[in-house]
Amino acid sequence: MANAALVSCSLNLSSGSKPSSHLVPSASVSLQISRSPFRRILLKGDKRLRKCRTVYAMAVSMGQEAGVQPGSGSDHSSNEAPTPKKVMVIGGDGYCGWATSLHLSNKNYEVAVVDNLVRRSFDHQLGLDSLTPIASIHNRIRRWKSLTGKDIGLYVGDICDFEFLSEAFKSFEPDAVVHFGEQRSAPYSMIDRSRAVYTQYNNVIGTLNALFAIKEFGEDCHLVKLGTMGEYGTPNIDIEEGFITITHNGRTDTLPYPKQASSFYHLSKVHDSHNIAFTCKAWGIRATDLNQGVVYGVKTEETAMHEELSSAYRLWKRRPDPGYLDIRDTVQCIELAIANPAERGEFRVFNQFTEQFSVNELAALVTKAGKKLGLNVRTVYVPNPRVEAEEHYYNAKHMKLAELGLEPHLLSDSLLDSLLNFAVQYRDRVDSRQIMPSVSWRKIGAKPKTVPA
Ligand SMILES: O=c1ccn([C@@H]2O[C@H](COP(=O)(O)OP(=O)(O)O[C@H]3O[C@H](CS(=O)(=O)O)[C@@H](O)[C@H](O)[C@H]3O)[C@@H](O)[C@H]2O)c(=O)[nH]1
Repeated sequence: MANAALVSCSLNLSSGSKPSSHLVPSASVSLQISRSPFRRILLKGDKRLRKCRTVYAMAVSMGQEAGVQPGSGSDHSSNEAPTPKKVMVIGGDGYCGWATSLHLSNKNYEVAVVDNLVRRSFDHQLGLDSLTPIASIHNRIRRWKSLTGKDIGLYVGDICDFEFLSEAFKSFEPDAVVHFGEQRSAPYSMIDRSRAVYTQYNNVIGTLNALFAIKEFGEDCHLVKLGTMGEYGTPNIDIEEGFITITHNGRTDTLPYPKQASSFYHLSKVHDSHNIAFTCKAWGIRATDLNQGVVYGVKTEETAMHEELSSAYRLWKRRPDPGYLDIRDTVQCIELAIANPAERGEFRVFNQFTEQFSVNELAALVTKAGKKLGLNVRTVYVPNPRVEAEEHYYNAKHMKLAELGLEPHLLSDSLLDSLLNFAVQYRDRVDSRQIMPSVSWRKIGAKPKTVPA
């Protein structure tokens, strides 16, 4: 089997607190869709999923009175998008979502977080924690209000529960919805059948519900959906931004770029993209699919304001697609997409990354930076648990966000130093058992996998 390079140093840097394996999937699988084939699968095979399901739909108002006035509303007869003012951030308690919520609030958008907090529940179930301490969502929002005077709304609930999502939509009336709220770990989706089913059910149904909510309650609302560069796979030709023009047997057409995803998680995003593209065509939905690269970094202008506003820590996670970006660019890209909405019926695709690195290049960079800080750093080679070509061509276009004005923060020595310094600061919180890959793409089976304490 091919080998992949990983960097480890005396601190055993972890890529965060992702549920890399084990235990009960989550507490959020909704069984309310009575005729769904997914329901049949769950009822037949997944008693544990049924048992642990808790749909907790609780809308918490945290001082909306001081917020910006609602957006100008929707002119349904026009193709012109209303100036977006109110943004719903689904998955707004997560790594990218929290930083984005703060950034948009700072830019005077009225923001509401929608999240079922399942990411925190994964961590509790698996005995994991973030390297950097993370405050509760309630404390985060209160701290933001006390520092800036700005309100962020909060709706705690599961978007697979359409009733919950409808109520959140009707009460907040968003002009734009940013959707981060998915199970986003490829290794997690490859542990066993139940995790694969959970990932695809949860992600596909959640996105479908968001599309139906827009159609029913705010048809001018712009969907900004987080996809991943992993949807494209690693073709032996240049990767375009969503579409490719092909001449075949003398005829020419511009078609969706082929998708060759390499995990059940990445495939869930491909299915989402197809559903979104179809509803843009059929219902006139406005949508932007952001195929994001690997995000790294801890600090944005806003999260750096107080330790209770801190994001999770992420150096890098291993992925076959070598596009990377700083968390400060993630929040900038989302803002650019919202401020320049898609037309009615338009399905836009932006490739959201700023630099490309191979794993070996990253290993060399981290090794060099660690040595500079006096750390004992080694590069070790471990078997690659994924099924992928070790050497392959990769050249992906990423112009559209730059054209809208993205000013990238590129990886520099000083940024690497600061990331490593974070790890040094929180060295006592490092759980070295979580570093090595523990899920094999080839060994996934139907038998549920459990994990010792
Ligand atoms: O059904 C769900 C699943 C998740 N969540 C919430 O969504 C948030 C996801 O946050 P995260 O920290 O697990 O994920 P994050 O790293 O922010 O990943 C985000 O950014 C990814 C791009 S990338 O960084 O992996 O390239 C996207 O693919 C993911 O969909 C998107 O959640 C969490 O608060 C979680 O509780 C829900 O509300 N409902």
